[in-house]
Amino acid sequence: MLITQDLTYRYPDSSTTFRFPDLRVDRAGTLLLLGPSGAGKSTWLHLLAGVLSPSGGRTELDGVDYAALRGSKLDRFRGRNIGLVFQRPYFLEALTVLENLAIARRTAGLPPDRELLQSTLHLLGMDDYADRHPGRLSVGEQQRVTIARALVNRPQLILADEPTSALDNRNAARVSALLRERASELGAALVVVTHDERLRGDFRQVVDLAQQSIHN
Ligand SMILES: Nc1ncnc2c1ncn2[C@@H]1O[C@H](COP(=O)(O)OP(=O)(O)OP(=O)(O)O)[C@@H](O)[C@H]1O
Repeated sequence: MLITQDLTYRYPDSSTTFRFPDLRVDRAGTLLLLGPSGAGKSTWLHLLAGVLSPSGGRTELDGVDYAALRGSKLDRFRGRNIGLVFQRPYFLEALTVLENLAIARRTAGLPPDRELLQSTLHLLGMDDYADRHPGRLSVGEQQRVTIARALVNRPQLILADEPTSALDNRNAARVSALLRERASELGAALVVVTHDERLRGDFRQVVDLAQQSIHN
């Protein structure tokens, strides 16, 4: 379960402090954070991902206040418990799809498990892509590889930043369904931040930043 409490953030040299609404997402729960450009969505996601340290408040996953972790402890916690899907896929281009997935396990300090990698690709309908190079795949295919990589460590929390904005309706619906199905199977909490209104109906909880003022 993901819980945030009194989460605030101020960028260095900025006079603006973001005050984020408290969140609670159960295991297998889904939350959509909607908002226009500049509303603070990426800032929020980076706090939830532990990429930014909050100025105040807590981010707690299954009882661990990971906002309080630092350095290699935080890296390991993140690698094992949080799966990240970014808007623009980034891969190590010299490596194949399967090798890119293997790196995600190694970074988290987990042992190699080729079978798990292959079954993850299978779940995303990507059996034939293991030995391909990500740079030669379509945007939609790359997005599915990104999702596969976010899932390989069987995280408790899946965070996605604008996962569908660059996709046409068909692929956007597919990516949304894949994220929700896989999160549900893992019993993971799923949080998506986006300005993509097409996703509004797909999620159990919706927080719309256009409806509230979070900075002062
Ligand atoms: N490193 C930074 N230093 C200072 N201010 C920043 C920094 N990064 C973002 N901001 C400011 O914080 C506000 C929120 O930015 P953020 O990227 O979180 O918004 P967003 O909702 O994700 O927007 P978009 O959809 O355009 O990515 C913006 O006004 C932005 O200028």
